[in-house]
Amino acid sequence: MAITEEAIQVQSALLEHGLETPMVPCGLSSEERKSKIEEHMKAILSLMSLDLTDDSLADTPRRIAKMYVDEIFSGLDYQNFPKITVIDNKMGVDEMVRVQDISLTSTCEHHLVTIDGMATVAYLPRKKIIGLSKINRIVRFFSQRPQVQERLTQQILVALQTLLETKDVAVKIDAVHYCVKARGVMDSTSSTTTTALGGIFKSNPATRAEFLQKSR
Ligand SMILES: Nc1nc2c(ncn2[C@@H]2O[C@H](COP(=O)(O)OP(=O)(O)OP(=O)(O)O)[C@@H](O)[C@H]2O)c(=O)[nH]1
Ligand SMILES: [Zn+2]
Repeated sequence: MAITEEAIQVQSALLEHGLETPMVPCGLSSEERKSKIEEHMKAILSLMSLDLTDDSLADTPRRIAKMYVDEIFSGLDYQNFPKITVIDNKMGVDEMVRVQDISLTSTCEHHLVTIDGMATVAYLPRKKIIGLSKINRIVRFFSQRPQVQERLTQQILVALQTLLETKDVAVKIDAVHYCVKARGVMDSTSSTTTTALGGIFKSNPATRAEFLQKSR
């Protein structure tokens, strides 16, 4: 599977901004990676005294390997970057486009447990307009990586700025971290909000306020 031109542009922009997820390519195919991860998961689960001959547990190492490579960490591979539909803004739309309550599930890179949240994304159309579902898909792509919420927020911002050829993009994420809720400090009520504001969303208080205000 080839990496699209859009994915290459987004990756270069993230590297340029120092916002790329720290990665060292391992040079293996996804099937090779799954086989190796499966073997390592067997060792980990055995070290936790689990009986991998039990019929319920027997396939768990393979399931985890598939889940990591094909699902929850699939966003580490730019071959999985969504197909993007961007069109020229021929109709001259110049008011804010804002998508709220985008459901987001990611994984905390410190403990590899769930981050459960919602994103709101907005932009002011300039030269380009993007297919709405592509905004959700970009949120999902970067969520499917081990993350810290701040970096996830910034990666979505820079990806959209690059694809839309404008700085006028804003991203907000509200999320519950299971590393805070289900272990460690065990706080079951707190949530974290992060915002990344570009262009006019940063410089103009009215635009910022319009973005941050929740509708409905
Ligand atoms: N800034 C930021 N911190 C995060 C995020 N997710 C988890 N963390 C924090 O990363 C920190 C890791 O701290 P450590 O002291 O190394 O880990 P720990 O001993 O397990 O910490 P506790 O969670 O306090 O038990 C913790 O404070 C986490 O709450 C995130 O998205 N952004
Ligand atoms: Zn954590």
